[in-house]
Amino acid sequence: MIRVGVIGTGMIGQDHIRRMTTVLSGVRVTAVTDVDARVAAEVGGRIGAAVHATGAELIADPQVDAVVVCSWGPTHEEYVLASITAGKPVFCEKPLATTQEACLRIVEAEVAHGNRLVQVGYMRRYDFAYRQLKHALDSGQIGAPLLMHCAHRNASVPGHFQKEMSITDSAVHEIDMVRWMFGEEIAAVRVLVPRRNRHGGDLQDPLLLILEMAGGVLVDVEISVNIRYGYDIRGEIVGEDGTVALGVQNPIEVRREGRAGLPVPADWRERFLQAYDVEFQEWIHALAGGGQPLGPSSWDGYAAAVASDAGVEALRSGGRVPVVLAEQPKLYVAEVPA
Ligand SMILES: NC(=O)C1=CN([C@@H]2O[C@H](COP(=O)(O)OP(=O)(O)OC[C@H]3O[C@@H](n4cnc5c(N)ncnc54)[C@H](O)[C@@H]3O)[C@@H](O)[C@H]2O)C=CC1
Ligand SMILES: O=C1[C@@H](O)[C@H](O)[C@@H](O)[C@H](O)[C@H]1O
Repeated sequence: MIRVGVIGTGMIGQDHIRRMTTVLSGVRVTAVTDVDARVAAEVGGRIGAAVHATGAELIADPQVDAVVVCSWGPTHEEYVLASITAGKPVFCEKPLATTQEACLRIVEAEVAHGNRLVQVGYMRRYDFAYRQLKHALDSGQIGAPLLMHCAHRNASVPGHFQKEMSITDSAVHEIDMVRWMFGEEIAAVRVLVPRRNRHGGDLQDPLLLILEMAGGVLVDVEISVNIRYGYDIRGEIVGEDGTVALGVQNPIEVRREGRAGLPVPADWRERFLQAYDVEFQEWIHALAGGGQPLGPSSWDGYAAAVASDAGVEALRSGGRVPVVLAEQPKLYVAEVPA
């Protein structure tokens, strides 16, 4: 039984606590903390977990074998580094940290520790449909890939959402996904800025990213964060011999008043429900018996941060921005990006 402490009991923290408490096996949430002490007490009380005043206290708790970080991005570096110092495995929600320099500090700390402790929450690698897409590609069903078309549409975003966040918070999932899908790095990023959606107020929405893969595949990613009708994630790969696309995800079709319709998920919790379950179950399974995490590593978190920084720079300059990574430490060589 892996005893987990959760830092940050907001939206995704509570969702991960629910799955670790009511869905998955081999895990128990023994401690929680949040800067909002009221929400931490409420969540901890509901599941009978210890409620700590700080993340540092939670990481030091002997009843915590592994840490799950679900607090805001700027706090991730501190908690991931403290977990590495304590020698405890840490699952960190994306982004690994909010700057590439901070991600590199985490990589260096983990390398100094000597074995993998960190996994980053890039859950699309665990989604059944994305795994099927990758299988179709890897088994040669559509021949050599040439292009990929992606759309990442959120119904709405909170008022504090800035245009850069369409890249650093949302497109970063496609950035990680394409590295994994094509098994190679992103070489350069461009960002095109279309007419502004009036539903987004002053926010520049949508954006169109062009990711150049190292082997020449071009990926376009539409990021819309005020699409209103629901949460819609699309992907289609064009190959020399055919195409393969994510299919319709809905388990039901509703027929009424002369129409047949497919419900659209409200948000990421619904669309990626099973992906998060598999992601956490595989993480727990890997840790059981003292093993290392096998999912997206701190190197993947760093590489995603460098590409997303390049996207932010491309948005600012309007130009093509190359993605330049540091030398990859041996600790990660065998697994990037499998
Ligand atoms: N993998 C995925 O699909 C998703 C990942 N995320 C990521 O999860 C993280 C949290 O996002 P949400 O749950 O949507 O945000 P949220 O705002 O609902 O929850 C974050 C919680 O962290 C707490 N917090 C902030 N600073 C803290 C600190 N220093 N120590 C302890 N607690 C602190 C806040 O009080 C809040 O309760 C973000 O990094 C976000 O990018 C969020 C949604 C989906
Ligand atoms: O990570 C997530 C959110 O933080 C982000 O804001 C959304 O755009 C993503 O779709 C979701 O998966």
